[in-house]
Amino acid sequence: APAAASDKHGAPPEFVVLHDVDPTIRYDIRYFGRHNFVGDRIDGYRQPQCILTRHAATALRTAQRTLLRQGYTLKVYDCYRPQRAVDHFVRWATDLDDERMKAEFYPNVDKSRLFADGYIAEKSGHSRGSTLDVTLVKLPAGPQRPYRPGEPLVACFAPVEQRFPDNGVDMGTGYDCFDPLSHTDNPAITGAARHHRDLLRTTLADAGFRNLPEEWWHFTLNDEPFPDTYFDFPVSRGALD
Ligand SMILES: C[C@@H](N)C(=O)N[C@H](C)C(=O)O
Ligand SMILES: [Zn+2]
Repeated sequence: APAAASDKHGAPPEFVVLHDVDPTIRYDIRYFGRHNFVGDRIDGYRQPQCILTRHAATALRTAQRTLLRQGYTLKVYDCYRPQRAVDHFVRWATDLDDERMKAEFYPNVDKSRLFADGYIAEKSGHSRGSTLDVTLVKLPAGPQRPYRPGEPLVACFAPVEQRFPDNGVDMGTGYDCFDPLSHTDNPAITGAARHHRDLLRTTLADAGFRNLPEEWWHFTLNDEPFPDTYFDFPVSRGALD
């Protein structure tokens, strides 16, 4: 691995802002805002940016070019995730009384099981810089209304017309829906949602990414440049200077 890999607190020069590599990829960085399973901004997210290693960003650009030809665009929800953000998730998980967002994000899974069942990791591939959470949006893209903190929550596996209106295509569940229905190969997912999951996974596989079986949205670059390093610099353009 490059020498800079040993410096876990600064961003080595191999990291880039995805928008600088491919300005056509959309983003909705959920951990910068409050529409996520915690219900708060997550530690370390100083800007709503997607930061990745250059290897991962250029591989994603290849996938995007394929998808644009088919009338879709990628939309990323999370990219590089600092270790302090993962530590925030771990702290949150120990407070079993805080179930503010359960009704949308994990209605049927016990909060105490979220790590054990593989939905959240204490050492996450996201912190290595070549993992991302992503969906597909059909073009022309519809508007994305903002989440209003405190609004009534609907289960992430409710029919697409009832759940939170993400402008992404129907994947059978919403993003970060911690439920067996999010397992990529769950046979209960059929029709358009099955087609969309398979299109996302096949296109990203062709570009060099592998999917996490528990989550249709989570992908890691096979040939990642920092396979053993968990970074902790903040999500901010300034961290790359
Ligand atoms: C929390 C979810 N978006 C995710 O990325 N889960 C995997 C398992 C991770 O935390 O690395
Ligand atoms: Zn992920």
